[in-house]
Amino acid sequence: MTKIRVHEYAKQKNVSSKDVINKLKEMNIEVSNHMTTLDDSTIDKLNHSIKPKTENKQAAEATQPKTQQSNTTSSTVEKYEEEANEKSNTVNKEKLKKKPPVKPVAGKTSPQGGQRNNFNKGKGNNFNNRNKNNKGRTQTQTQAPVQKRKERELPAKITFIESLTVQELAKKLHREPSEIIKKLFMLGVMATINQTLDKDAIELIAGEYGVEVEEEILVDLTDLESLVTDDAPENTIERPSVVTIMGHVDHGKTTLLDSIRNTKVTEGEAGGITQHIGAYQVEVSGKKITFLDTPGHAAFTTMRARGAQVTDITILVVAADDGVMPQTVEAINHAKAAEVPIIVAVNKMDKESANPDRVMQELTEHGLVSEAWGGDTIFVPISAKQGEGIDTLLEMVLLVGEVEEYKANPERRAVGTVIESRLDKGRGTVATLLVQNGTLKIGDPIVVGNSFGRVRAMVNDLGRRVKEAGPSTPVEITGLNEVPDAGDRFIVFEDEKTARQVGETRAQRQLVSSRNEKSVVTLDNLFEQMKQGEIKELNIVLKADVQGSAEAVAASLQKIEVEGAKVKIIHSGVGAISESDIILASASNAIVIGFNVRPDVNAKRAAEAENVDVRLHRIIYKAIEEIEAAMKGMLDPEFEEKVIGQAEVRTTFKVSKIGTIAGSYVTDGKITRNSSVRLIRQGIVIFEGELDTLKRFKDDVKEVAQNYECGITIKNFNDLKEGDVIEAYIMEEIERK
Ligand SMILES: Nc1nc2c(ncn2[C@@H]2O[C@H](COP(=O)(O)OP(=O)(O)OP(=O)(O)O)[C@@H](O)[C@H]2O)c(=O)[nH]1
Repeated sequence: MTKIRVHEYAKQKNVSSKDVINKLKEMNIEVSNHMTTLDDSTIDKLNHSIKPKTENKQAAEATQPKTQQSNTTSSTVEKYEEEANEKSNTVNKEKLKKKPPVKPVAGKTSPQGGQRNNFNKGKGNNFNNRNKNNKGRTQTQTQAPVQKRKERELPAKITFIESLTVQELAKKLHREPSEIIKKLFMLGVMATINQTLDKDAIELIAGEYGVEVEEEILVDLTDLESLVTDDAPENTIERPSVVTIMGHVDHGKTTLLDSIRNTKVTEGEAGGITQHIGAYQVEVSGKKITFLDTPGHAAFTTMRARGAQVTDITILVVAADDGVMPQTVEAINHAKAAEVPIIVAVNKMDKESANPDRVMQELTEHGLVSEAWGGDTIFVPISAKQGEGIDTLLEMVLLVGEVEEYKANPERRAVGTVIESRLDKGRGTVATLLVQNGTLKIGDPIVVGNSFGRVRAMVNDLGRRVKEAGPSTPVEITGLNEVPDAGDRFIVFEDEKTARQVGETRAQRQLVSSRNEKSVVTLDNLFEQMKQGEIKELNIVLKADVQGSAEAVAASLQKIEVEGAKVKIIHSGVGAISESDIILASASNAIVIGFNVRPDVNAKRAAEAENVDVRLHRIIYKAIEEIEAAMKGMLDPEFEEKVIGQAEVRTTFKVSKIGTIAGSYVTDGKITRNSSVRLIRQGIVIFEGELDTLKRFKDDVKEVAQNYECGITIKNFNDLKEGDVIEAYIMEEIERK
C-alpha cells in the first residue's frame, strides 16, 4: 500500500498542497490539512485529475497504486488508464489540435471549456472517474469516421432536467442508443440503454457531436421563500420602519399604541375613522412609521415561529413605577433573538412613584445600557396616558430607521406577511397583509400561505379603499379562497393560473403534513374538545349508497347546531368508504359517516392506523341523533357494534324449504352462529339481519374461523350472489372514556 501525505504528493506532482486539497474537496474527499495521509484509491483518483506541472512521469508512476502499475491489458478500462497516465499534457493537446472542430457547449452552468476539467468533480463514482481517465483515448477514438449511414441532422441544442438515460439522450440527439453506448464504451464506460447519465456525461457526449447543452433548473414555485429574490441596491428606496410594542402586562402597551395613533393618525386625515386592521401607519416629520397593532410578544413570536420577520424595531415599554418584570425580560429575549433593535420607553412617568433610574439600572443587567450611562440603547421617558414624550419616542424610531436603512423596491410584485385574518360574513375571507417589499395592487393574483386568489378590494388602516399598497404598508384585502394564518407569507404571481396551482398544491401538502399533528376527533371525545374550544366545526366525510341519500343526510347534518358549533361536510360522495376518504378525514380531523355503505379493506386498515372514527348508519335520523348527542356530550353507546369477521360468498345453492345457502370462505376474523350479519355487494349494504344457519359440511357449528369454508344462510334473505360479502358483527359493551 502506498501511503503518502498530501504535501508529499503535491511535491511529487510539482503542484501546491492547496491545489491537492482543493481537488480532494471537489471530489468530496475530506482532508483536514496538508499532513493528511492519502490512501491508494484517493491517490488513484488524484492521479487522474492532477497532472504534474512539468513532465514528471516517474513521480507520477511512483504514486500509482501497485495494482495498476503491474497491470497489462486485461481490461479496456485499465488499458485506457495506463494510456492516459503515459500521455503527457502536450500529447493530448496535439491530439486535440488534430481533432475536428467541436462546437462549444454553452451549458447554463458550465461551458465546454471547463467541463472536461470538471468532469471528475464531486461524485467520485466510477462512471466519472473512468471518463476522466480515458480523456486521451477518447479524443483519438472519436476522430474515426463514425457515420456512414444517412442520419437525421443533429439538433443545435438539447435541454435536460437533472439527468437523462442513454435512451433519452439518444433520442434528443437523433441518434441510435447503440451509437451512444458505443461512444460511452470508447470512454471506458459500459453503459446500458437505461443507464442514467449525469450532467457531465451528457455534456461530454453532446460535446462529441458538437451539440449545445442546457440544463433546465426547475424552480419549486410552491416554496414561496425561494421565489423572493433580492433587489439590486439601485432599485431600492427607503421604506417606513415596522415597529412592534412589547412589554410586561399593564405596563401600558395598549395605551401607548392608542396614544400614538390618536395623536398622529388623524392629523391631516380629517374625518378619517381609524379602523382596527392589525397595523397602522403614522406620519412624523413627513416620514411614515408602521406600527403592528397587536401588543405583546405573542404575535411577534408566532410570526417568527413561522419564519416571518416583520418587525424592524421593538419599543420595549417598561412602567417606571414597576420596573423590569418577567415579561419585560421575555420581550428583550425575543427581540434579541430576532436581532431587532430595541428602544426603551420608560412609561408612566406622570406617576409619583415613577423611578426611571431603577428601570435603567435593572435593564443594564439585561444588556440594555442607556446612552446616558455610556451604552447604546435609547431610553425615552414617556407618559402614554398623557401623551407626553410620544413625539420624542417617534423621532427616535425615525432615527433608528435612518441608521438601519430599511429599504425596498416598490416596482416589484408584492411580497409580505399576514398580520391578521378572519372570515367575514359579508365579505368572505379578510386578511391584513403587511407589504414588505414591492407594491400590492388591486387585481393581483396572489398566494397567501396555503390560500390563493385575486386581490379584490383593499382597505387601509383609515378604512379607505386604496388601489395600491407600497412597502411597509398594512392593508386589509378580500378575495382569498381560504382564511390564511397570521404569520403566513404572501407573494404576488404574474398570472392567476400559477397562483391557483401553487395555492392548491400548498394547501394539499398542508393537509397531508397536518395529519399527524392534530389530536384526533372521535365522537367520543368530541364534546371534550368542543368544551375546550378546540372545535367549532365538526368536519364530516360522508359516503352514501346513492346521491339522493347523500344529499338528504348532508342536509340534515348541516342543520345541527349545538352551542355555536356546527357540522361541516368536507366531502360527500357515493360508494364504499375508500382509503382516500379516510386519509381526507384524518387530514382534516373529520369523522366519517357511511350511510348504507361500508369501508373497504384498505379503508378499514387506514382507519385503524389513522385513528379515524368511522360511523356506519342505515337510518338518517339515527345518524343525526348520534352526531347531535355527541356534540352535546350525551353520547351513550353503551353498546357498540363490533365487526368480528367477513366471509366471501364463493357459490350459492338453492334448496327448497331452506332457501339460498351461501357457500362461503371466511376471509377475515370469524363468523359466529349468534352474530348479526350484513350483506355487502360492491361496498354497498344490501341487507342487514340475523344469521340463520352456519354449517361446516353437514354439521351445524358455533363458529368458523378465518381461511375456512362454510355454508351460511341468512334469516329472511335469499338474494345471495357470488362475490357478496357477509359481514358478521356483534354488539359489545364499551367502556366510556
Ligand atoms: N398613570 C399612567 N397610567 C398609565 C400610563 N400608561 C398606561 N397606564 C395605565 O396602565 C394600565 C394598563 O395599561 P395598558 O395600556 O392596558 O397596558 P398593557 O401593557 O397594554 O396591558 P396588557 O394588554 O394587559 O398587557 C391602564 O390602566 C392604563 O390606563 C401612563 O403613562 N400613566
